[in-house]
Amino acid sequence: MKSIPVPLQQLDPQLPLPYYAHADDAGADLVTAEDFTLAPGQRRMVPTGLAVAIPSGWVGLVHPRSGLAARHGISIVNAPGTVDSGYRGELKILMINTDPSESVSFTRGDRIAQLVLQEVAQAQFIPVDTLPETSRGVGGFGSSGLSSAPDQYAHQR
Ligand SMILES: O=c1ccn([C@H]2C[C@H](O)[C@@H](COP(=O)(O)OP(=O)(O)OP(=O)(O)O)O2)c(=O)[nH]1
Ligand SMILES: [Mg+2]
Repeated sequence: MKSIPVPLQQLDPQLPLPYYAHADDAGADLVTAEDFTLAPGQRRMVPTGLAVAIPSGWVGLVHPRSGLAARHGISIVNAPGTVDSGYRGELKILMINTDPSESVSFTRGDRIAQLVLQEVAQAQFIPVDTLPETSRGVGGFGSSGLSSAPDQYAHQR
């Protein structure tokens, strides 16, 4: 896998560095710098004790952890959060408890989200009168239906 250096400032040196649980994982786990409890429906801006310098041409995406989502309904309000390469502030995570009845508690050091690095390009927006034609056209928002997919090779027979 491609690997790039990311300068990182430990604002809270007792906390572990972001951590890839397995060799080929896309996301490095981020931990909470504080204890907190989320009541049903509650959201909270959670500090990570970290500041990073994402390289120019890359973005940091803050994704939820699926285990917390499956077990407790815990997610991230703005998932995936966008960490711009120019951002030098503390990485914060907008956690939310979507469970209708159970509160969920976290202890400082618990892994609450994961940071995925991706290469990005900026668009040069070019106003035009008409856009290039496609088979999809303006169809969207469920236009292709729900039932099993049509035979995608039918047109080749
Ligand atoms: O989950 C997140 C999302 C963003 N940020 C930081 C890094 C990012 O570069 C900055 C701004 O984020 P974004 O552009 O999503 O927020 P905005 O509401 O557009 O604020 P701004 O006007 O500062 O861009 O906040 C985080 O720490 N965590
Ligand atoms: Mg912004």
